[in-house]
Amino acid sequence: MKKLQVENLRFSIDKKEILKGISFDVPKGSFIGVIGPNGCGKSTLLKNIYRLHKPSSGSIILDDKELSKMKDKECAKEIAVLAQEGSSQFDFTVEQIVKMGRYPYKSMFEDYSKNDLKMVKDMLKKVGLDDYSGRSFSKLSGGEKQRTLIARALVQNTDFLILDEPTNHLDIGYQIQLMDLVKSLNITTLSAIHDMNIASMYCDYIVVMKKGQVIKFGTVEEVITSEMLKEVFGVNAYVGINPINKKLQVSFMHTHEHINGVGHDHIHEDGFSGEHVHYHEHALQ
Ligand SMILES: Nc1ncnc2c1ncn2[C@@H]1O[C@H](COP(=O)(O)OP(=O)(O)OP(=O)(O)O)[C@@H](O)[C@H]1O
Repeated sequence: MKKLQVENLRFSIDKKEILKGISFDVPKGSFIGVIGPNGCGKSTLLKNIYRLHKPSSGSIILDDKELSKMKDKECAKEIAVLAQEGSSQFDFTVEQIVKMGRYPYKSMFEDYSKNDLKMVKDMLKKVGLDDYSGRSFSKLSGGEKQRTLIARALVQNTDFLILDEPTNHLDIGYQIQLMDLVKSLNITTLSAIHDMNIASMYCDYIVVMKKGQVIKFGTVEEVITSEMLKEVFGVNAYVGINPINKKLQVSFMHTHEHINGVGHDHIHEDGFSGEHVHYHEHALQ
């Protein structure tokens, strides 16, 4: 069953077309990663889906409803967003920020219920910020801010989650903790991800973007290949399997790698594998 359908989505700013006819489906309950080089349009795609931008053409359908026709509050009950951090003129405490996630469920002037406050408290604990509720958001570290914002998105209690580089600023321990937490909720998730190993561990499907277009869509195994990493990011990589969890793992290499130290047994950027001599002394070291 489809949770989200993006069909021929186009989006331009100042006459420059940034999204050039994007189409893909998000199956219900799946975790979809969006990968691609800087500036390829990942955030712009997500912003069109969470309605910060209005598509120039095409359609975005959530649960058989045209997204553009939904009211703001109705939409906030359906989609929670962890955006890339923007600056705010106002300062709030951590608890105030997380409580904002409950706003779609409140009518005007209605105060937060005991249940709202318990959800906020429990979520702060889950993201390791239980002692931070009274702290000023603006004075937190990048990682603490990111954990506050994911807590706000999660108390919104939606069936669909959009994450724009969720592991930004997080140390590896919190990266795994945040991704485990999101994954454990089993809600449909669409996430821009830079780290290929994180994408491999958590994604059911991956959308690969390049220059405003989707150039590949498929499972981790179908998509994360050394050919794709070369074509899309211009890097050499070894793609193997972690023997313990059987997940695909990526390890990057210089453009010119020597397998056995020096001499002729090494990898070339262009795939050349014949014997030859290095005249450049530096290349032999
Ligand atoms: N408000 C804007 N005005 C003008 N150009 C914009 C605007 N927002 C994005 N762009 C341009 O659109 C392109 C796509 O940007 P976007 O932020 O979507 O890329 P991204 O894939 O998320 O990149 P990154 O990996 O660096 O976060 C870039 O060339 C960017 O400069």
